[in-house]
Amino acid sequence: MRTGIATVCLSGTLEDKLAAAASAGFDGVEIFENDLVAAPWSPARVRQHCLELGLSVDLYQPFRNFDSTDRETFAANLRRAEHKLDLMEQLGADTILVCSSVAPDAAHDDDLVAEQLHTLADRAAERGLLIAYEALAWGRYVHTYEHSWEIVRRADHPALGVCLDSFHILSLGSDPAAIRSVPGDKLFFLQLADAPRLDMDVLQWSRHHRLFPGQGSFDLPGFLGHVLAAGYSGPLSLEVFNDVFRQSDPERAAVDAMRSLLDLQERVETPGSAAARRPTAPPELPHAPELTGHAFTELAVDDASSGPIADALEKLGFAHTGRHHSKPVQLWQQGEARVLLNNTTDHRERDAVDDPRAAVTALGLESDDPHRSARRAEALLAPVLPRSRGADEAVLHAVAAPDGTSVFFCPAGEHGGSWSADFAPAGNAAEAGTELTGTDHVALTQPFDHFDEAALFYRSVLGLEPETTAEFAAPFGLVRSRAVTDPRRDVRIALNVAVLRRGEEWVPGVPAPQHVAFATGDAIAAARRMRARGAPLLEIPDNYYDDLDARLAPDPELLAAMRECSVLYDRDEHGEFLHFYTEILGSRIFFEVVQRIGGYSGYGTVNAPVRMAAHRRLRVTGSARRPLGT
Ligand SMILES: O=C(O)c1ccc(O)c(O)c1
Ligand SMILES: [Mg+2]
Repeated sequence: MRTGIATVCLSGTLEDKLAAAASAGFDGVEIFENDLVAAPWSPARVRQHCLELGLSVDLYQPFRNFDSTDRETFAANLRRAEHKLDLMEQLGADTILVCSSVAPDAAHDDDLVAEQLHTLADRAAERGLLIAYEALAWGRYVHTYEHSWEIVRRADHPALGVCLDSFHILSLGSDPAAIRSVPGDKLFFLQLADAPRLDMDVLQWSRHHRLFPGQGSFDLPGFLGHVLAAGYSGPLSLEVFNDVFRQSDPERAAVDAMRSLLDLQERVETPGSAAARRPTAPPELPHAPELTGHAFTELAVDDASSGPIADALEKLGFAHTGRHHSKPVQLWQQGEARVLLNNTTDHRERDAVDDPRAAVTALGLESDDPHRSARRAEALLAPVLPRSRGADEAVLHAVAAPDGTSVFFCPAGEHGGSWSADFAPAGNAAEAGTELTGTDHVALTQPFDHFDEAALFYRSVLGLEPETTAEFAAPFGLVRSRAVTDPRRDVRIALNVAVLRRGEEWVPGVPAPQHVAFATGDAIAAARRMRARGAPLLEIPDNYYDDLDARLAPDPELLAAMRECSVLYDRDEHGEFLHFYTEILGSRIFFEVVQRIGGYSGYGTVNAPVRMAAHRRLRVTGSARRPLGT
């Protein structure tokens, strides 16, 4: 289907927005009036420019507060509208969006609104133009799509139809199934937007928090299924008012937007007909292979951090089992948990740094079909990464996630798959401990501007499902957290972001902190053994255990053991969670060890503020210069 994007979704001037929309591959745009008014180009010049960029002008919008109980006001509104119709002829836009009135003088009688829109439709028809009438969720008299359709039905004019906007419909909880009863040729335009579920004023929700499809909580595949079943054949056009996107790089936001439409077309559901489940899927989009586990996590280290991190891994029971054939990369392993320490990155060359630096730079994920994973990523506009490698080394497909982390698609298989053949044996695998069985999750703090983009990236490119978003008050501000996982929960990635500021960047371009969580079958035993080996485990204050006792009343013996070992605890309706942390290593990285009992599906988020305060306390005692933020 044709794709479109409203200029209001993107940051910058009209010129920036059009260039970004075209380069992301959109077929058309909705031109927002304010963008045109502020542009130095005449409408005819804008039309010409769009033509050169290969963009059609699918909609001119919005025209506000058209109908009126006051005859004189109505006459003035009609005159104002005619000016815009004239402008549209120059702009090459054939449809104008008229939204339901929010003014105190709005008509409050279906027949009067219908009559006034009929008059406008006559004027539009004289010019060969169309009017798409949209119910704003906060309209004074008309705020549901059912009501806008009733008025359009009464007006009964061939140049008048409805504009459906998924936000207005789904935010109010209207039943989208009834869209099927609107004749397809009366659906003049479709605006798509997702949003998080927020309990707030609907106008504020709409103007600040809309998201691209797949980033929020609305059922857009179901919604679009109804619209297509009704016979809508116009463009799928995005209209997303979002404070973050409005200030982000427009080229990048446009790619994110296009990815959301490719993903939506793949997911669209046409209920009642299994065969027609994906009528609009772009044929070139290979479906997402299953991901079956974390093959490895790669950390970039420098000369100052590699020692302490290797030492910590050893005390956690990892053995140094491999040395890369051609690069200064070490493989450390325990059970199915694998960590690569890569000392080739150039950030150590940057200006003299006292702090030892380390960062998660790559996730190795096991894919059923790494080639297809890479082709899908490419089709979804993910940046495919070149990989410099020696002659006999495994070909690994990799793409860049929005925070710059490389995601490698590794063949599933014994001993971590073919990539491990790039490593010559080193040390002695038999020296590894037996406490850790694998990697449970990797937690990455995201750049502020790219949190929602990241959720959609992992969802669409990797086929992971985002879980519900949680927010918690951390010692140094509000943190938002959302995990993505596969249906079997073999791969888990936790995305965090500091909501009200941009966070600290200790390695340029990478916000802190990040951590890798390893799985164990017995957290208490693991903590005891690791502590005995001298692992730098994080101390948790007594107050935490007193509160835990009051809240959840764990078995007293278990509580005493957790208190002794600084193991934290959580419980959900499926099971229990025991976990503990290391101190921060190399200024921004730490490790976690987790034990899931039963079907506990969370991440112990309730304990995160306690962990953060403990890390911060160590920073203060360790070095007074270090920045706030963890
Ligand atoms: O917030 C608004 O004013 C506004 C304008 C035009 C739209 O299509 C819309 O959905 C909202
Ligand atoms: Mg709209």
